Amino acid sequence: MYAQVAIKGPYGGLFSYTIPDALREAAIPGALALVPMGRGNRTGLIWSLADTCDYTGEIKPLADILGDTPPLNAELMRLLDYIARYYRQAPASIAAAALPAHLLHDRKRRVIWLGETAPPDSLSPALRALADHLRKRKNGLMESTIAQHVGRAGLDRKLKLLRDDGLIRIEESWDARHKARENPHWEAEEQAEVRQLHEPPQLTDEQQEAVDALNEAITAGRFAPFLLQGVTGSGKTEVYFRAVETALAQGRQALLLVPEISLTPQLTARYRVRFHETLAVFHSGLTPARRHDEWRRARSGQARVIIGARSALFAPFADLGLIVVDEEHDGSYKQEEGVPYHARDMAIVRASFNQAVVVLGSATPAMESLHNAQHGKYHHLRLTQRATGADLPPIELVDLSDPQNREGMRAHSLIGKTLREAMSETLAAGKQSLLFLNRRGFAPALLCNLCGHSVSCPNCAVALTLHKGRNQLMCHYCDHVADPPDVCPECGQLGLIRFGPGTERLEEEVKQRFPDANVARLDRDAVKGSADRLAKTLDAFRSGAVDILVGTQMIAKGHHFSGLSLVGVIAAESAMSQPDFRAAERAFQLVTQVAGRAGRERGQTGRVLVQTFDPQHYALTAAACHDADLFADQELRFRAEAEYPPFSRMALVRFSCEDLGEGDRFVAELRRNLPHTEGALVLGPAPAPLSKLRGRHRWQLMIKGADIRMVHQAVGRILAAAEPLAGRNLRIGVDIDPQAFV
Ligand SMILES: Nc1ncnc2c1ncn2[C@@H]1O[C@H](COP(=O)(O)OP(=O)(O)OP(=O)(O)O)[C@@H](O)[C@H]1O
Ligand SMILES: [Zn+2]
Repeated sequence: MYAQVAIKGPYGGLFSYTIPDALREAAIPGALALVPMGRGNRTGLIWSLADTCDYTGEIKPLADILGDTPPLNAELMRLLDYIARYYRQAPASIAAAALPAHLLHDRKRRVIWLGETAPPDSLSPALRALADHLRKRKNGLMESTIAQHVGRAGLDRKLKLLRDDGLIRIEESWDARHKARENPHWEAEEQAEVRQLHEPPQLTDEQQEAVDALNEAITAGRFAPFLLQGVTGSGKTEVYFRAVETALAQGRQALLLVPEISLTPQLTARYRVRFHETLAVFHSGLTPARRHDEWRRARSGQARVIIGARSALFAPFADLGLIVVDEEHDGSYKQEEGVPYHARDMAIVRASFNQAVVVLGSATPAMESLHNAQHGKYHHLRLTQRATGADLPPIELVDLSDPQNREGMRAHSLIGKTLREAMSETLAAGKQSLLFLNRRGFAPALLCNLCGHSVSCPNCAVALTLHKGRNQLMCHYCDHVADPPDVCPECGQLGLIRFGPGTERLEEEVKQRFPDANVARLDRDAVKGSADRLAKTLDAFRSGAVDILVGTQMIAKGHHFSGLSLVGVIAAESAMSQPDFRAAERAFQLVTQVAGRAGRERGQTGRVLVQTFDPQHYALTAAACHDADLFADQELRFRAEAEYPPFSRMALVRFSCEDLGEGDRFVAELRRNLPHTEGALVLGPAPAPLSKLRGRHRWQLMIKGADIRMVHQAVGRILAAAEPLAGRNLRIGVDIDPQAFV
C-alpha cells in the first residue's frame, strides 16, 4: 500500500510514501500526514491510497499521522478530487483551499505535563521514556524540541495516547496568538440586531408555494436542484429559513453560501435568531483561530447550519441535506486567485454527491442558471411580488448626452441636473439617498494633456488611480503605491490632469452641493484595515444618521435599508463597456440589484435614477421596466447566435513570464505546435488584455467547445504541447468556465 500525499509548495503534485504498520489504520484519505521531504518534514493531505507506485526512486515511509480524526471525510475527498479533475488543478492547491489555514502550516504546539511526578507503570517503555522527558519541565515543551530528543517518528500518536490518559495537555500556540486580535465589535453589532428581530412572518402565497416545493424535495432525500428567482425584496431569505428548518427536522445539516459582502452582522443575526447555537459562521471578520473553532464545531456535528462565503463550500459535514446559494449570480463565487473554482457550480456537484437539495436564489439569475431552469435541469420557482407588499420602485433612465441634463455640470461633475434635483427633494423631505459608482478612488487616471502620457503602474499594464484622501497613486491590481508627481514624468511639463470618475470625487461633489447633509462613503478604501467599519457605516445609514451614502458594489446588493427612497446610478456605462460577453448581463444585474434597495417598506415610494449615455441599451431598458424575462430573452438570443455560454463552454489557458522576450519566444513556438481538437475552437495564444500584471507579462489562449468534454480534451492537449516548451520562468494556468477575460 502507498499513500499519495498532496503537499503544498513549488511542486504542487502528489508524492508517494509507504505506510508503516503502526499508521496503517490512521492513514486514510483525508488525514493529515507528516512526511519526510528533503532534509525536513512537511505536512500534507493524504489524497488517495494505491496498491502500486510508478516512482522508481527511493520511497520513504510516512513519519506520522496528525490529529485525532481526519479533517476531511470521504465525502469531501470525493468533492476535492472532482474539483481537481474538473478545473485541472494540482491536488495540493485544492487541499490548501479546502482546509483551515492552520492545519497545513507547520504546527507549533506546546505539550504540558499534567500527571503525577512519576509516570504510571502501565505505560509502554517508549511512552515511559517520553513521559519521563516531559515531566521535568513545568512550563511545558515545544513539540519540535521534544522531537529532537525522542525522534519524530510516531510522536503525534504517542502524544495522543498520553493525552488520552490525562497525563498531558496539548496547546496549539496560535490559539493564544490570535485571541488578542479578536474583534468584539462584530459580536456587539450582531447582538444589537438580534434584539430587534421578531417572530417569523406569515408567508405570502408565493413564498408558501416555493417552501412547499422545497420541503417535498428535502423530505424525499434525493438530489434536487432549484432556481429560486424572486424580485428584490420578495423574501427569499424567509424561504431559505423554512427549507433549512425542514432539513434540520430530517436530522440533516444545511449550508448557506452568501457573497462575502452580504456577510454583515444584519444577515448573520437573522440566521442566529432562527438557529441559535446550531449555527456556525465562516466570515472574513473572524480570526484564524476562531475560524478553526467554527470549522471544528461543524465537523463534530455540534453546528448543524453553516453560513459563509465562497470557501464555506468546503465546510465539513456528516450529513449535508441542503445547500442554499444566495445571490447565485454574484461574481464573488468564482475564485480568481489560486485555484479558480466556482462555488455555485461545485455546490451543485456537492449536493448531487450527498443526495441533497440545492437552491440557487437570485433576483437576477446568471444566464447559465436560467438556461438550466428553462431546460428542466433545475426546478424553477418564482417570487414576483415584494413580501412587504411594497411596489418595485420606478426606474428612470437619465440621458446624460441631453444638454438639459448637463445643465450646471462642470468639467468633472458626476451628478446631472435630474439627479441633483431629486437629491434636493429627498433631503428636504428628510429621506435618504444612495449613490452608486463602481469605481473607488478619486480619478482612475492621471493624464498629461500636453503629451498624452498616462501615469501607469511599473508592475502592471494599467493606469494608476489617484486617491486624494491619502494623496497617493495606487494600482488596483497589485497595490503598488506612489506619490503623485507634480510634472509629467514623460515630458516634464505641468500638464497633468486628474481624469475620470471615482467614489472619492463623487463624495467630494456631493459634499460641495449639499453642505448640510450627512454624507458617508463605503468602498474598499473606506473600510480598509478595520473589520467593523463596514458594519458601522451600514448601521449609521440604516439608523438614519447618514443622509447620503456613496459607494461601490459593496452597497449594491443584499441590504435592506428601510428609510432609503432615492437611488442614483452614476455611470451605468462602466459595466456595459467592458470587453466581456457577460457585460450586458452584469449591467442588468447591477442596475436591478442597486435599484432593489429603494422603497422596500410598504407604503414607501422609491425612486431610481440611472445616468447613462446609452439609454437605448437593452440591458438598461429591460432593467427600467423590471423585466427579467425580457432581458433574458434578448441576452440568450445573443448568446446563442454568438455561441457563447450557456450555449457553449469555454476555458482559458494563461501564460506568464517576467521576461518579455522569453515569453514571446515560447508563445511563438507554441503557436507553431498548437494541437487541434475536433469540435473545439482555439483562439490565441495572444497577449492578454491586461498584458502585464505584478511584474509578469501575460498571454492567453481561449478555448470554446460545444460541451465540457471537448474543452477538457483540448485543454489537455494544449498543456501537453505547452509544458515541454516552457522554460523554468514560464508559468501556465488553466481557468475552466472563466468569468473574467482580462
Ligand atoms: N411573508 C412576509 N411578510 C412580511 N414581510 C416579509 C415576509 N417575508 C419577508 N419579509 C420581509 O421582507 C423584506 C425583504 O426580504 P428579503 O431581504 O428576504 O428579500 P430578498 O428576496 O432576499 O431580497 P434581495 O434579493 O433584494 O436581497 C425583509 O424585511 C423581510 O423581513
Ligand atoms: Zn500594479
